[in-house]
Amino acid sequence: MHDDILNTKDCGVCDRHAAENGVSGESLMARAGAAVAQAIRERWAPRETVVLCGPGNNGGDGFICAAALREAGWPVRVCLMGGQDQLKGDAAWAAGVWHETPERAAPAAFDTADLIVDALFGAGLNRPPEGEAAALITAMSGRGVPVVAIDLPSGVSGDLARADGAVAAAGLTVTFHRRKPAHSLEPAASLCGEVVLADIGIPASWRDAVQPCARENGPQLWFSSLPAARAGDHKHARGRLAVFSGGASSTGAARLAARAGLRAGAGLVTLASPPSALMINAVGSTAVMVRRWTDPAATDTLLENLRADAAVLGPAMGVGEGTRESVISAARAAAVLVLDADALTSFEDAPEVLFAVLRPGDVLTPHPGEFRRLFPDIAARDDLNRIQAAAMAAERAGCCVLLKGPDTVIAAPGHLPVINRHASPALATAGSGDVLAGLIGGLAAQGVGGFDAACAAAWLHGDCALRLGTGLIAEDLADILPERLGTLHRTMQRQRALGHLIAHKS
Ligand SMILES: NC(=O)C1=CN([C@@H]2O[C@H](COP(=O)(O)OP(=O)(O)OC[C@H]3O[C@@H](n4cnc5c(N)ncnc54)[C@H](O)[C@@H]3O)[C@@H](O)[C@H]2O)[C@@H](O)CC1
Ligand SMILES: [K+]
Repeated sequence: MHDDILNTKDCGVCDRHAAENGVSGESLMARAGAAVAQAIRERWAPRETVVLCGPGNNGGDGFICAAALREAGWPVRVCLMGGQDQLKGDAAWAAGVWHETPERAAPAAFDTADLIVDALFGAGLNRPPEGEAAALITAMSGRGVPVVAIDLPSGVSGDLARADGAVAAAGLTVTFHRRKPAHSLEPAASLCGEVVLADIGIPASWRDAVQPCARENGPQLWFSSLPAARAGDHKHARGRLAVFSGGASSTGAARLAARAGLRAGAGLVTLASPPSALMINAVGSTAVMVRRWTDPAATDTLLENLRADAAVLGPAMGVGEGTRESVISAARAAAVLVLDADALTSFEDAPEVLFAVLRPGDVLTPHPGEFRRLFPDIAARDDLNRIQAAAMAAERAGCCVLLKGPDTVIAAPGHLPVINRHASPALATAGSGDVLAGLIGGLAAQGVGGFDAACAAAWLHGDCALRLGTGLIAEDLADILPERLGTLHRTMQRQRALGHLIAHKS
């Protein structure tokens, strides 16, 4: 599956695996360079092009790309950082394919370029670019013409997904075999621009050699675990969700979550309301039920009385002892817990108290600030990317952690982490996180496992936002969910039918 993400070391293992199975490095490089030239020709008409090659195999790809563009009639120049006599292995071979002597790279080389191919460093970057390399990258960036990065924009760490020194943002990045973390995680993903993934002929048996480090989110991962409404279902059979409200002046967040839970298909959704909020919630909710909730220490009893399958705690509940007590009590009930916002921040001073009561099916949904409060040591480590940080946090918490962002990461013990990029910047609006918590709760109430519920909810949440576009408000998200779920079901049915047809014909 092409949604797998491999770290750079394992990409290298795949290359060696190819060599051990009769596919030479030269052949991989020939296909890689040709794929870059092809992607360029599909997007631009011939124009003055400068290919900046570095001292390693990324530079080798650059030579092949330059030769392919020249062959297609493009005006191409190649500049090399370092001496040609220092090129080794496949890169030395690729320089031979170019035939001509490359120019010595200098910032002025880009002065007349209308397109720049960045083949300076790829997966082999081992330190932030300085001196000559940094000057070349800055000059590339300053020229103001499209930059096409081979594998990665030079200066971006493929695994850490960031640039600690100079980097030229690319309009297009062509990478090979499988994506690396930098193609999916911010801030690197935005520096890559459009990402094209090219097949360079690595044998399918690469899966015996390495494990992906993550996957891109998509319905194929969780669609089959979604509940299918059956004729004869009654509301109690479709799962019961409880959402806990804040006091009189903080009820909106819980109502948003409750509505989302209902839209996600939970048969019965109850807003547990402190006395001060009871009337407001009752007036503001129709299909959602309202229940009086007075004693944080007896939250478990309320959940048992409601026979709740899942509970959402946190949105606008208030930070402090009351919320802490409610969460600890709730964890004694059978319901799956979805904890967001104040239910997380309330444990800032003693996160281990929270982790001690969580169960594997529970879900935490921190944004980066809340993540820092619960996992300060993990968040402070600059040698981890967001996939590794979320995975480590999930191991420590003993449950699913959904780390929010434009590149939301969902991790849980025993699961390969998932990155959700099916989302829109329009989601940066008040209440959108409450809706996400409600969606997870609504799916969990119907028996979807915590990890699958989090992955599905993140994707559906993003799907609603993409459909609504700029100007969406949180209220809109849940209300468009039935339409988006309908479209998803039809798409998946079509894909399944097509799959059967192909299997039948072959
Ligand atoms: N068989 C393979 O291994 C394949 C590799 N491919 C390409 O090869 C690339 C990886 O090649 P390499 O491992 O040779 O690595 P790179 O070509 O990315 O860079 C390594 C070279 O750059 C130098 N370097 C690293 N960081 C530097 C810095 N900050 N300042 C100055 N010099 C620095 C290193 O000393 C080394 O000489 C991939 O990104 C991809 O483009 C593709 O051709 C596909 C097949
Ligand atoms: K590059």
